Amino acid sequence: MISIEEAIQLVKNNSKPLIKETIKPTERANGYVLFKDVYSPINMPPFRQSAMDGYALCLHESLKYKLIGEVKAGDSNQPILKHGEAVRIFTGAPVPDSANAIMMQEKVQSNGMSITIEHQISLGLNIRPSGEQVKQGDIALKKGTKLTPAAIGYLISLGITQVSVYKKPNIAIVTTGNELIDAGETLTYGKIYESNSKMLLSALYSLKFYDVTIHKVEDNYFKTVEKLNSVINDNDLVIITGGISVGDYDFVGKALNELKVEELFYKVKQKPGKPLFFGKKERTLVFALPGNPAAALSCFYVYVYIALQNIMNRKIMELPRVNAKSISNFEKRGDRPQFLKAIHNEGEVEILEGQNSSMLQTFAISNALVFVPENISSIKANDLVNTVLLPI
Ligand SMILES: Nc1nc2c(c(=O)[nH]1)N[C@H]1C(S)=C(S)[C@@H](COP(=O)(O)OP(=O)(O)OC[C@H]3O[C@@H](n4cnc5c(N)ncnc54)[C@H](O)[C@@H]3O)O[C@H]1N2
Ligand code: MOO
Repeated sequence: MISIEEAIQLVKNNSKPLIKETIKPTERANGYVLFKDVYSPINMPPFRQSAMDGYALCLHESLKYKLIGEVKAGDSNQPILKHGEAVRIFTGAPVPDSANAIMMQEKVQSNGMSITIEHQISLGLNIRPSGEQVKQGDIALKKGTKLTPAAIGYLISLGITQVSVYKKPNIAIVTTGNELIDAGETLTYGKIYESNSKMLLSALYSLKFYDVTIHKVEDNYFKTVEKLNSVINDNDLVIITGGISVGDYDFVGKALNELKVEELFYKVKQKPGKPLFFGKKERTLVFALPGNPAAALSCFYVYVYIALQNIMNRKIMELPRVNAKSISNFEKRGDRPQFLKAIHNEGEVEILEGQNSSMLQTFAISNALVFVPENISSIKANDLVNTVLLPI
């Protein structure tokens, strides 16, 4: 059995960034990272643009201008102004080449034929030059940029409808167990509703991993080998739950061994999540999480999360941890370091009742995990405790 620190290091060392390109419609690329530099196909703005509702002027020495026309947003007319002439203009409208400044309308008196401006203005005022944001042929965004809603808006404003991005991993979730039935079916004696797959799917979706499939296998050795073989061949990451302990019907470990998945560790000195397996076959990473739902989710946040960050080439791999003041007392039984479901709020943390690894009712209201190291056997109110903040 290895320590939590050793296990985390093994996950960090063995999960590599996925260097695969994929093309995505820009509007669906939020959260992806650019695989290549993106060049702008146009000047942005594409034409000299008015930044104000007002008057476009061909500057001269007097404050008075002759009004010769109008340009609205979307117009394509190009009135030619001589010195001392002005056109009515609106925000976003193309500024005639012969105009060299715009006066906002609040500072202008008009009689319909001519205008008088309040004071002289400088050349270029309130005109957004063509290509001010980016010029045609220049790099609009660099390779490695993580796309955000602002970046999506920017690329679409340049007319870019597709982007080359790093592929996100395709992920298989595999649940094991004869006792599992789908929510919605009638619950019969000895069965339980299968919940781990939907729980992990939700955790993956909230981290913006969408390429996820769900698979089920009964407690049958040959079926387990067959299913795991196919998902390992087809995916970058496989997350199995259940069947990894020592019972006669726990076939996951034996099947992974049969499939020559290299074991990087099996069993971590921690609670929950002792029977945690991590391995790899070629480029595919395999986690076998304990079936107990709270243990599975705790292991997801502490270990699988790191692998996901590393696969996406993100610099910060672990969830943030803070020292928070406990408002609860807690007695640890046994010598395994523990992750405790907790509620963190402004520097204080409440350790919840009901820490059993089969229980989700406390996890359901938690936003943090308090980490209790091996050498600490009790926590008193006001103690500072190491607290993992969950991405929820
Ligand atoms: N003799 C020993 N028995 C056990 C040990 C041990 O060291 N020696 N370790 C215990 C610990 S700790 C854990 S954690 C569990 C892990 O067991 P498995 O990973 O093999 O999980 P299962 O036995 O398949 O299931 C455990 C529990 O979780 C329920 N489950 C499983 N899958 C799902 C699912 N998809 N949705 C909802 N609930 C699920 C399952 O019905 C069981 O109740 O082993 C201990 N035993
Ligand atoms: O490791 Mo198990 O998750 O303690 O119950």
